[in-house]
This record gives sequence, C-alpha cells and structure tokens, in this order.
Amino acid sequence: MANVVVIGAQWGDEGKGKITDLLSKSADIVVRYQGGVNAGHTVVVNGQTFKLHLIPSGILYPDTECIIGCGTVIDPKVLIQELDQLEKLNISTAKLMISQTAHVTMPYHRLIDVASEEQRGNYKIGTTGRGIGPTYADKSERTGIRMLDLMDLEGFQEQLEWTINHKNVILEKLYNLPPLNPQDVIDEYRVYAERLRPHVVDSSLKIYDGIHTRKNILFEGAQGTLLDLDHGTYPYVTSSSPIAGGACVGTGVGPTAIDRVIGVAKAYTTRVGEGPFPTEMVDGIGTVLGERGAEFGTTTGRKRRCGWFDAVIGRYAVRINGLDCLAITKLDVLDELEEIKVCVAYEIEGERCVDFPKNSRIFAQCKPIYETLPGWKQSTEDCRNLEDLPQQALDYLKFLADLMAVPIAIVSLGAGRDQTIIVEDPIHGPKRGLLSVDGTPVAAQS
Ligand SMILES: Nc1nc2c(ncn2[C@@H]2O[C@H](COP(=O)(O)OP(=O)(O)OP(=O)(O)O)[C@@H](O)[C@H]2O)c(=O)[nH]1
Ligand SMILES: O=P(O)(O)OC[C@H]1O[C@@H](n2cnc3c(O)ncnc32)[C@H](O)[C@@H]1O
Ligand SMILES: N[C@@H](CC(=O)O)C(=O)O
Ligand SMILES: [Mg+2]
Repeated sequence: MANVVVIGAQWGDEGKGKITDLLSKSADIVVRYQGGVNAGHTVVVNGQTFKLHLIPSGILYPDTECIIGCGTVIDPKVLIQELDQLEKLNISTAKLMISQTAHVTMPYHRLIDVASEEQRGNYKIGTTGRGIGPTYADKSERTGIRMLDLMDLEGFQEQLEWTINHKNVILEKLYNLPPLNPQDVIDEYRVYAERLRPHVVDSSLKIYDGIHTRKNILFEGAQGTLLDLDHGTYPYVTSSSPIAGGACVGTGVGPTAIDRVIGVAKAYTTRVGEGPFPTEMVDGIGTVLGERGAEFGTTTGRKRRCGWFDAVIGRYAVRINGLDCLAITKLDVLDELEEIKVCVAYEIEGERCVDFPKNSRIFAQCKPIYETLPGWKQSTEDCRNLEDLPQQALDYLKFLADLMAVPIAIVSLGAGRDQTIIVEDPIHGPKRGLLSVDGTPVAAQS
C-alpha cells in the first residue's frame, strides 16, 4: 500500500491527467487537492478523449473513489456540466465526493478576474478568467462561501445578500460593471446545491479512514511547480499550491502519511499565460513543438508557448517537491528533430547560475546555456519497452535523469493510456527522499 502524490514539474499541462489515469489502476482513492476549473486534464482511453477540469482523473475506473479536496475551489456550474458529460458517456460518478470545506466560485469571482486582468493592461497575469484568484482571495480574506454554506440554504441567502452587496460596490465603482441581483444568484446556486448535495462529505475524514484501512491513495496535482503561489514565478502564478506539500494542506492529511512523490515533466517545456520563460522559442522549433504537441489550452484553447527542456527548473522541482522519480511525457513530439537542446544553466549578468532565481525580473533576464544532443529522427510512438527506443532517445532520457539526479520511472510516447513505457514501478520503487549515509536510496518499505 502506498499514498502517492503526482505533481507537475514545470508550468502545468505536463500530462498529469494521463499519468494519474494510468496509476489509478492501482489506486482505491484519487484526490484533487488544489486549483479549480482552470485545470484541464486530458485522458485518452481507447481513442476516446475525456477533458476533466475538477473531477479527479481516476473517475474512469468504476471502483475507484474520487474526492475533490478542501484545497480546491469549486465552480458548481462547470462541475455539473462535467458530471453530465461523464454520465452521458456511461461513466459512473456515484463515487465522487466533494469536500464540504472547499470554497465556491461565484459569478462575481469570474467577473472580477476578467475585469482586473483588463485593468492590469501590460501587467496582466494571463489568467484563465475562471475566477480562481478572486475565489482564493475571498478565502484568505474570510469572506468566501464554502460548500457547507451552499448546502445550508437559509444561511446561504443571508450570507450572499451581504456578500453581493459588498461585491457590487467593487463591480460598479472599480470596474464600471453593472451590479448583480442577489436573488438571481441565490436562485441559480440553489439549483446547483441540490444537484451536488449527495456528493458533499467531510473529505479529510474519508481520506483518514482510507489511510487506516490501508487503501492506496493518489493525490493529483493540477498546474505545476513554477505556477505555485509561494514557490513559482510570482506574480505570474496561480493562487494555490500545486507542489507536493499542497497535497497535505489541500486534503487535511498529515505529511507522515505520504509515501512517495512523482513529478511529471514534458520532454520539452510549455507555458500558457504571461511571465518569463527562458527557453521559449517564439517561432521555428517552438512552432514545430506546438504543432506536433497540439499545444493548445485544454480549458481556454489558448496557444501554449513552447521551448526546450529546462533542467534548472527541473532540478528546482525535484528539490521543492522532494521527488522520488519522474514521468517524462511527450517524448514522441521530439521524434523528427535533427538535434535537441537542453538548458543546463543560466547566464545572469555574465555569471553562470545553476539555481532558479526567485525574482521574476531577474528570471526574465536569464539566458539559457544549452547542451545539444543528437535527435533520433524516427517514430517512438509504438515503443513499449526501453529496448525499443532508439539509442539517441535513451541517451536523451539518461541525460535528463543525470541532470536532475532523479530516476525516470515512466516514459510517455503518445496521449493513449497504452502509449507508455514503465521503467520501474513508480509506486513501490525505492524512496529517494530517504538516502543511506553512502547516498544510495533506502529500499521501499512494504
Ligand atoms: N503526443 C503526446 N501527447 C501526450 C502525451 N501525454 C499526454 N499527452 C497530451 O498532452 C496534453 C497534456 O495536457 P493536459 O491534459 O492539459 O495536462 P495536465 O498536466 O493534465 O494539465 P493541467 O493540470 O491543466 O496542468 C493532453 O492533450 C494529453 O492528451 C504524450 O506522451 N505524447
Ligand atoms: O489560475 P489562473 O489565475 O486562472 O491563472 C494564473 C496563471 O496560471 C496559468 N494556469 C492556470 N491553470 C493552468 C493549467 O491548468 N495549466 C497551465 N497553466 C495554467 C494561467 O495560464 C496563468 O498563467
Ligand atoms: N488548463 C489550461 C490552461 C488553459 O487552458 O489556458 C491548459 O490546459 O492549457
Ligand atoms: Mg492542462
């Protein structure tokens, strides 16, 4: 039995949806711990594509319980659309549970997100416009509405009348927008409350029970390490904690219950939204990667920015998340390239730097220092074992693993569940966080 966290090691969209779905085969419970409908997790099974925003990527397994944890923010309208879509495809959602203390995204959150981005002009973040930042801001400001408030219709009416009148001042005076009618919002959200009521639970208790009955629990991150509010490229970040530590805060599980952390990274890098990105290539190979990798946002459809693999942020992700192993995705996207570059360090004001600088203005000035490796110029899509890979592809993977000092447990070569090489058991393999005095990993405990 093992409790495993799956995180994004870059700026999101690394393919966590695919990897979580794959690992869910051996999980009893899959939990989302942060973010909201900004996330877009794509799972492809037998040629059918599922795009999940809030529902954990374990939902395609009928016996797996799925929990939307307290660290997430819930837009009930989008969640209900997602439930409807899955049910239409005969995927059962009966085992979906929603934390009663997760915060609810309201119409004013979406309006404020979009209006504030407009007002920021050149200083915009490039958000998904889904109201994520304003929902988390209300949570911190202690004016948020939680799922349990939505379930208590009388209290909800009272709380919302006050809140909407307060938000209307902001909408009208700061953003020059028409006010919201409290009763319209109350009527709309009452319908959502009834639809979601059967799913709302004390989720930290459910997870605790799962741990005590020795169930396998997967914690599914959304976005990525460099979008983390505390550890990412602030202010160009999301408003939650996508890093592994966020799994404890966003579910109410103590850190001693976590056995292993898996980082998911693309074989190159993408970023969607504003903010510095040292290895970005706006045209040429950047365009090739974008086209071959179909790099368009799963949520907004925005074009993702593309660049070479950046081992400086890779090493940073290993450190910040305490990674035990990596899943490298989208290796197939590099199949046709003559040569492949990897950023091994940055040059900042003439100095070589191997650590991620926390100041976004300095990060924006970093010039990547590259090493160039030969490409393999053949398809890897049908490879199912390491031995099937061309030597240059193996060398590329080894180069990445050595640079980041962490082993690669999974290699993904296509969107499909089966287009995967399992190099070592990512769940029961050695726990790298624990090293013997001689630096070798301590064997996994059963
Ligand atoms: N070609 C190729 N596509 C892949 C591979 N693995 C995943 N994909 C696709 O790559 C995209 C990954 O993006 P997302 O589904 O947004 O990734 P995510 O990490 O779940 O998303 P966020 O939580 O929103 O950050 C999806 O379209 C996947 O179907 C792979 O190995 N090769
Ligand atoms: O989270 P918001 O405030 O909408 O956007 C902030 C910042 O984060 C980027 N982002 C948000 N969700 C995702 C995601 O699921 N994958 C990749 N990037 C994401 C967004 O583009 C902004 O840059
Ligand atoms: N979740 C997102 C962000 C977006 O859609 O803009 C993505 O998949 O790229
Ligand atoms: Mg995505």
